[in-house]
Amino acid sequence: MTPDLHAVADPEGEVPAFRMRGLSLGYDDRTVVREVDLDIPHGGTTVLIGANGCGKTTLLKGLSRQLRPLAGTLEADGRGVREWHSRQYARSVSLLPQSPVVPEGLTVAELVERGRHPHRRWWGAPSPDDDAAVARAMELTELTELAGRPVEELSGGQRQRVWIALTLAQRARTMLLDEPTSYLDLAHQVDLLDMLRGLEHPEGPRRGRATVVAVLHELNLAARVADRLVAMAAGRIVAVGPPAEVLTPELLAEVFGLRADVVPDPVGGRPVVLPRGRAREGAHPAPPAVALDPTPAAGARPAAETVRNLS
Ligand SMILES: Nc1ncnc2c1ncn2[C@@H]1O[C@H](COP(=O)(O)OP(=O)(O)OP(=O)(O)O)[C@@H](O)[C@H]1O
Repeated sequence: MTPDLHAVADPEGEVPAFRMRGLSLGYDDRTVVREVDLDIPHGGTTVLIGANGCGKTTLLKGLSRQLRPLAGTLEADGRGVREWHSRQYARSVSLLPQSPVVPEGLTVAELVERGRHPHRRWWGAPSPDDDAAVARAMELTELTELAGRPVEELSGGQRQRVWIALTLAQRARTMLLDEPTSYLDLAHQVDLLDMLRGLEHPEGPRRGRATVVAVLHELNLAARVADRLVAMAAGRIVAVGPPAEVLTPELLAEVFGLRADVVPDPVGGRPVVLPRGRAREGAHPAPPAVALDPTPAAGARPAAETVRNLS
């Protein structure tokens, strides 16, 4: 499947939020993301999907300037990412990393307030704008009641909401979110993704919607929230477009090695993925039995017999 760059080109020919041409990224001498040509337009939600280890996080690290391009070009708002002053870039682009480390001894409000650092002079006290941004971010993530609690005492899902609040408080026009739904229960996942879908540009609604680039593993939630999906495999882009065009059984087999049916959601028509098994296997009415000890003890029933009895 060839990438359809036109599917992500800005409709009015505006400068995109990110423009990648021949972009390769990696670690030391190891190339992970390979020769990516992709425009991510301003406004709306772009979701990166792909199997474990295919390079989604590495691509986000490139967009957030944590990794330098090994080859090719990467522009943000029409300027090479290395041409930006780091403080200016932090005001424009925020990142929610995959597994952030919680600093010790901070309350929820204190950690969320760190999202304001790119906007503050280092010696200055928080301004009324900072306070308002922190309060609004905690409100949107239902953390107001927990504002004074030490972060290390919170549950995994509550902590994840604190990191999301910090990212929101930064009020960047582009948010990069690496698996933002981790640790969240299903209701909070839906709340978060619906909030992101409706999020306005930080300078107000006349500028349209904020730009969100997220990595999500749950394909049905990705289909629900995404304006466009970007599917990756082995460091390359293999498909780009609206969820109904990208999420096909053929793509799921190619990208995930998954055999799946895809049906339209009766409400709204977005695609719903129904996994059936691994693409390389034949049709299994039930998953095969799995022995933890592959050499059964004398007298124990062999795994194969268990499988037959199950079927
Ligand atoms: N700091 C690092 N140093 C060396 N290799 C790395 C580093 N981080 C990631 N990699 C490698 O780069 C490849 C892509 O990793 P990456 O985290 O981008 O994948 P991913 O698509 O986000 O995966 P997942 O869905 O599991 O989070 C993997 O093979 C991984 O081992």
